[in-house]
Amino acid sequence: MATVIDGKAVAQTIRSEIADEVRLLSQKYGKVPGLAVVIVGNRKDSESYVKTKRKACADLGINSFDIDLPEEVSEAEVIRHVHELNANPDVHGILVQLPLPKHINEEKVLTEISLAKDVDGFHPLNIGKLAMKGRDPLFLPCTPKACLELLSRSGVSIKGKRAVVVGRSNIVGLPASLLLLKADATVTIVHSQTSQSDTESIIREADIVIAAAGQAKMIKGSWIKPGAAVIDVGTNSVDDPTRKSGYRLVGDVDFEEASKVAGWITPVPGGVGPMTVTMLLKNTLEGAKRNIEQNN
Ligand SMILES: NC(=O)C1=CN([C@@H]2O[C@H](COP(=O)(O)OP(=O)(O)OC[C@H]3O[C@@H](n4cnc5c(N)ncnc54)[C@H](OP(=O)(O)O)[C@@H]3O)[C@@H](O)[C@H]2O)C=CC1
Ligand SMILES: Nc1nc(=O)c2c([nH]1)NC[C@@H]1CN(c3ccc(C(=O)N[C@@H](CCC(=O)O)C(=O)O)cc3)C=[N+]21
Repeated sequence: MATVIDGKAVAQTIRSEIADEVRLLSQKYGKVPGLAVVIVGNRKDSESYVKTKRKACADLGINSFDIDLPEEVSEAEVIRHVHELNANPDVHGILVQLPLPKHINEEKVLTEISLAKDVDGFHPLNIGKLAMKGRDPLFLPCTPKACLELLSRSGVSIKGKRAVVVGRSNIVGLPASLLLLKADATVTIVHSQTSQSDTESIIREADIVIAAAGQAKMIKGSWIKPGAAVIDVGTNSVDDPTRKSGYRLVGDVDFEEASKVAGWITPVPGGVGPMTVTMLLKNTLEGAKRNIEQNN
């Protein structure tokens, strides 16, 4: 049976370390880190993630700045808010919740975020640096960073291992594969245009699987190499009439099957999700430390 990686517990440990550092910063400089979250429209999932982030900030003594904009807001107006946050000395991190409505060009908005405040690591220049040998972005994207942190805290080494990333999105799959590559894994990426038989056979050979396709339980236990480390990023809501809410969250991996074969596996919920939020808080703390120490 696989070791189940308790993301929630690891996240709690790191959060208490962050809270200590926030206190120190506040004692030494009389300043606390600030995170601004820009949310456009009222997608239910986005609202729920943003609520989680705001609560986590409050728990750790990090200031949060909420910019809630209506669905019809113009691109120029969103950018105006980003500029205002860039100029605000109390804001050390800026997160623009994705996806944005179709009439707004995401890349244009993300490009306007000050590099020093890009705690999501989504600015094209930060992604470019992530892709370059010998260069490092100021901030690593939170979800991929969460995946690697869970591997390292579980004692799973990456160097020389065969890793597969399922999915190639800008926010998870692509940066996760770049991070694994930088950590010296041999990386294969599979996506929606990969044939089913290739997807299965490539996953079967992988020592490390990062699943980020957004397809409930698509990865079967029989595809997992015995002893492999399986990091399940997928957060898919499926109907569940036995729940009060009427739904429950499942990953991209069939947990019941895969946990019988894998060496390590993360659950959904309680795996990558809480760690993603923690990495965001950690990036905000780092941004604040750099900024505050520079100005004192
Ligand atoms: N726990 C966390 O912290 C986070 C969880 N998530 C979750 O992770 C999942 C992925 O998110 P995100 O990257 O934003 O999603 P996207 O929909 O942007 O990307 C999904 C990717 O998976 C690929 N894909 C789709 N179907 C298949 C398939 N059958 N086989 C292989 N690849 C496939 C797509 O290929 P193509 O490029 O060809 O379209 C695409 O690259 C979602 O469930 C999301 O909710 C996301 C962010 C953070
Ligand atoms: N600019 C931007 N940055 C992001 O980091 C970003 C984004 N946009 N858009 C959407 C995705 C999704 N995402 C999640 C964060 C936390 C959980 C999380 O905490 N999940 C809990 C469950 C939460 C619940 O119960 O609803 C868990 O897995 O245990 C999930 C998903 C960040 N994203």
